[in-house]
Amino acid sequence: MLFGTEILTTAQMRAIESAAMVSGKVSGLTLMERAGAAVAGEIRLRWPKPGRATVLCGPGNNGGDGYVIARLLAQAGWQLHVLGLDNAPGPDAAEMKRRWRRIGPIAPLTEAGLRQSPASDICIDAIFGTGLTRPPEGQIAAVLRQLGRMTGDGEGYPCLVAVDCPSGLCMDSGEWLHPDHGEDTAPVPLHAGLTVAFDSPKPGHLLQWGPTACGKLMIADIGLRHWRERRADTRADAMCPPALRAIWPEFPVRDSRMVDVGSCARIALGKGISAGHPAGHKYSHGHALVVAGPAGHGGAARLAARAALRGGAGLVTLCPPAAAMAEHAGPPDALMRRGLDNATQMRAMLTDPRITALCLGPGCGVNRAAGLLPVVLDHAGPCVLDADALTALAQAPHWPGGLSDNCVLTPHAGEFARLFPDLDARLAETPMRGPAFSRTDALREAASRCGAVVLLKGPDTVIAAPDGQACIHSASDVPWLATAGTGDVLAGLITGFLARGIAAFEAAALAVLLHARAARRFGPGLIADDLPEQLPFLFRELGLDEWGRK
Ligand SMILES: NC(=O)C1=CN([C@@H]2O[C@H](COP(=O)(O)OP(=O)(O)OC[C@H]3O[C@@H](n4cnc5c(N)ncnc54)[C@H](OP(=O)(O)O)[C@@H]3O)[C@@H](O)[C@H]2O)[C@@H](O)CC1
Ligand SMILES: Nc1ncnc2c1ncn2[C@@H]1O[C@H](COP(=O)(O)OP(=O)(O)O)[C@@H](O)[C@H]1O
Ligand SMILES: [K+]
Repeated sequence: MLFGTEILTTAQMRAIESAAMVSGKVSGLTLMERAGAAVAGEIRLRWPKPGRATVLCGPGNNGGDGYVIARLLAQAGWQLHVLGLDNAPGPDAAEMKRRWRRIGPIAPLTEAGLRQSPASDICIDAIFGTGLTRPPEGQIAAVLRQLGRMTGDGEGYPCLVAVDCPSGLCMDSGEWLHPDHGEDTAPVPLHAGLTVAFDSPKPGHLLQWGPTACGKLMIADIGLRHWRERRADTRADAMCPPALRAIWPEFPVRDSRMVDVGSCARIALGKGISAGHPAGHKYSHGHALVVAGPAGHGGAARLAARAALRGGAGLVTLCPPAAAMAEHAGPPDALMRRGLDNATQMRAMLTDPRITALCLGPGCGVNRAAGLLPVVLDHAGPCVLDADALTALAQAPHWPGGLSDNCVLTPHAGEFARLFPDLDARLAETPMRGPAFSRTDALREAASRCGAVVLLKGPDTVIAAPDGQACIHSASDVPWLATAGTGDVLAGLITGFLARGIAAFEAAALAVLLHARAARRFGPGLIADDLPEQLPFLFRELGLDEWGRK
């Protein structure tokens, strides 16, 4: 898989951390010192003038990091107010707590203690990190609810800085863990301004509530790279499912893991059928068919077709029913049109070997999609099934069989629920313990069941392949992407890339990346029609004008 930075589950993170410590080359105390120093460093970068900080230290190693941060900020001239628990933490956290005690006092970490804390410029949440497996309870749960109230409406702390993650969030799923009793004990979501996570992002930073809870996410290198990469060499290890990756266009990582998206995309596009083809012509860039629906519903398919063209397919043919052809007379003139009334005609059309990808669903109508679907599946060529084709697929007798791994399904949440009602029901359950069932778990299971690449749309788009590869793309910074027709553009863009010969999983990942980038570049006010028009600029920005040349 080409795109993105590796995401680690909390179990993988723990395994890497303990492999590092078992090696004897680095101690837990050193890792904790580095973790605390990374957070203190990020704080001092943003607030160069020493201010006042409240530090909330929990019962485990996350709390240990909090004591390190308090010590380092105090040494830099900050005024500290530290709240902690009267428990016996592990040896490293206990040592960091002792070191802090030589500098300053620890007030009890209680709801009242938090409410009565002196005013400060930032509050540092070091209560729970990746070790949280059960919902916060009792006094700590009350503290977190109070913290949520103080940070949720902007009237409490000016800025909450989360250490590794906002406390109470399940880092494998991005869900807030709930105790199983009553409304008044339900968690109040935290809204950090800054989260400094260690070594690698975790799924929970990017899924569900993660992005809004984390605010700006920084990934700090704490010297575990050697053990992480060594583990990557021995993928047979049962603890390592195929890599989960994050695709992020503008991710603010200040370490060596920053992935050059441009070169990733160039490699993917270079793998297309145009690559190294000295006498390349339009057919060597692929020919995509986009099926359109009945008169009055043509816009969605036209959006998809335009995106396939802008994505670089050599030819794109729009196929409405013959009676609806007149509706498609307008631009773009580059688009070819051909009437398509029934499955027999489609079967004949697909005997042309120059057709290299197909898009079925946008604006198609469920009946028409259901009629054409068996031909598309028999053909077994690269295809995107979207919108009405997904509704038809969910009702098909062979479902979830009959698909191949060059097929991409692009459901939104509602379509996903129709296709995989049991997985949707599991996602909807109130998460009571970690690791909670996540969107990546659901997508991996979905892709493995149906044998196709599945892409679940949303502010956190998750893509999974039948072999277990998965990636997350977080677009929570471009909410204006949620506007009518943008999904059709995405389906068309994937189709264009498939037509060019890019493998399904990479085509989907590349399209999701460029789709969000296009929205980000255009800004608020975007309508779906604007998205394909951004692509030429994006290709140039990413150095993709060299595409097809290795
Ligand atoms: N990964 C890395 O490389 C490095 C990681 N480091 C840091 O360590 C952090 C992980 O530390 P950690 O495993 O100790 O778990 P942490 O998240 O602190 O706390 C969760 C624990 O609290 C406990 N608990 C107690 N009372 C509870 C209650 N009322 N409600 C709920 N739970 C309660 C509970 O224990 P339980 O009683 O369930 O056994 C649970 O296990 C990590 O995020 C990072 O900050 C760095 O220092 C070094 C490098
Ligand atoms: N809150 C959001 N923030 C960013 N992107 C979003 C958000 N909600 C949806 N999206 C994206 O917008 C697109 C909407 O697609 P879809 O639901 O199929 O709409 P349509 O059918 O109108 O085209 C998807 O690419 C999805 O990932
Ligand atoms: K935390």
